Amino acid sequence: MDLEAVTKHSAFHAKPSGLTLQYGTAGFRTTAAHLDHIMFRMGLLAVLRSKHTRSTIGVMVTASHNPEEDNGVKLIDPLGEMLAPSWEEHATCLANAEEQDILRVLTDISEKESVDLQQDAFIVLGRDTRPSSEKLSQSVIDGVTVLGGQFHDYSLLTTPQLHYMVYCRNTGGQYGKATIEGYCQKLSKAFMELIKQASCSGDENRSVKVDCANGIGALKLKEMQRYFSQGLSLQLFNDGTRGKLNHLCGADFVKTHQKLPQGMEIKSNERCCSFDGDADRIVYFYCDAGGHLHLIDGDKIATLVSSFLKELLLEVGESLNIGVVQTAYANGSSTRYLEEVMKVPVYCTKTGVKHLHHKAQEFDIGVYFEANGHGTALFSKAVEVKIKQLAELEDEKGKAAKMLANIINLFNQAAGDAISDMLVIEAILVLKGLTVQQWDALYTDLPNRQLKVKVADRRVISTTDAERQAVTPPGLQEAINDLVKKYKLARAFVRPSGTEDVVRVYAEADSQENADSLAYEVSLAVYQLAGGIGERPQSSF
Ligand SMILES: CC(=O)N[C@H]1[C@@H](OP(=O)(O)O)O[C@H](CO)[C@@H](O)[C@@H]1O
Ligand SMILES: [Mg+2]
Repeated sequence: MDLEAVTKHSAFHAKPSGLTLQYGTAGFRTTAAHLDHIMFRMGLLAVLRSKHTRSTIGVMVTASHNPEEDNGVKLIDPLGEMLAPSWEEHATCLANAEEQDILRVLTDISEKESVDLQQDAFIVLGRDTRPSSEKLSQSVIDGVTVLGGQFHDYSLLTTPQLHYMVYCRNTGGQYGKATIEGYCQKLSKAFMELIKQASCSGDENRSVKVDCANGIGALKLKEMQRYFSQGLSLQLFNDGTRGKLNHLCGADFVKTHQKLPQGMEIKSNERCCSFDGDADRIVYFYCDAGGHLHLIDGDKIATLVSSFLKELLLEVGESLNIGVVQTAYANGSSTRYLEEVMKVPVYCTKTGVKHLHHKAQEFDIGVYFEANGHGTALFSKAVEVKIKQLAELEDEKGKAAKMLANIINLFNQAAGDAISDMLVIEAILVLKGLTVQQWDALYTDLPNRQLKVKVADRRVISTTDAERQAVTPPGLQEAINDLVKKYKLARAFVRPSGTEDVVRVYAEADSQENADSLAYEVSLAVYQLAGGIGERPQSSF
């Protein structure tokens, strides 16, 4: 380590004094103006992580669905997964070190993790379309080079595309080619082969309207469209040429506000979907003849995917175990449907995709989706090998195995990916001859409401049972239990957000009015028992 150079360059990226940030659910995220030092330091840390794992490490500059003025950064581990928890702690330590302590913290991390400093380091970078992203990724590069790391800057990429690149590079190209072309080819080939297998093509002119949240998804879909245009035509909206990123549009907006995105012309019953700002989430929706929005969220995507996979497994005749992983935000109707009708085991983990991803890896086939539309399906290596063998057969079994093999190739195995998920969903709808309305009708969501409450210190709330029960502050869980008892089919929980300085409240009940009212009452309980600040929660949304 050229300590002098590190000190010198670090001074160009000085930390605003008093600012402390934490590596949260999705890395660091805050207003872009406060992130320069974080970027430089994450460049440094990525080099240490790369030396430690002797692998390529990814650094993605994005704040996903958050406002355009924000930004963020996260590190991607060797197999395209989220950074290991012990290194999240190192990231937080390094981010908050005062200027004079930087070298000591770097040395501490290297010693604690026995990093061989002589080892080569290679970093790949990607960024979203935010105005601040280009300059911030230059600061990451500054950190990488000052520690002697080599790098490749992919510049504009969706978050899951960078996860894909990292995975490809660390598996010697076995997973695919680590280029945009490689990504487009791999996914489109699998998609085109899948829809070729459809017995009835159903809707002849297959098209879907995509709300791109004015983000990177628009650029990447435009780039990719020609690869699969014979199988699916896309109409892109909110493509960034006019509107602001994530403003009144995008998957997060549609899901949390349960409203149609602006900037889209929609006729009744047309199949539409929304990506979020970095294209790792997707939700579907349509408007019925009465102008009523029907939201098809991550839970319904997981249901469609897992029922399709279960059917294919039956045809293939393999008894492989399949599991669905959700979080506490999963709609109660979806869990009931999966367990009672589909007879698929369902598991609940803490919020944040790393928890779901990790759990899904325990199964031969693990399907995971957060209700907000982030998810994918994971297939164990053994399953992949077995299915590829069976796909060689020239009978019905072989046909089903071929479908499965293509589905395996179409799903991004490194991270939830809006483009890949969209292609999977479109293929399943063709193969099963389903309309979006029939898909939606699988079960009816329980009405629900999500709210945020501001408190002085959200850490006063601690939870257990995959965040479904509050342990502290005392009395809060009892208060929630009493409120829930007043309503039918009701459920409610609270947890501190990992990405915003708020406490999130979730409630569901037999009617929208009751879900709203329960959410409001729980918000009041949080405000009173967990140190609410500012205006008291309001009963109208
Ligand atoms: C209720 C909700 O949607 N929470 C989101 C949000 O986390 P919070 O910890 O709730 O702020 O951002 C995460 C990162 O994008 C995502 O994984 C998660 O699902
Ligand atoms: Mg995102």
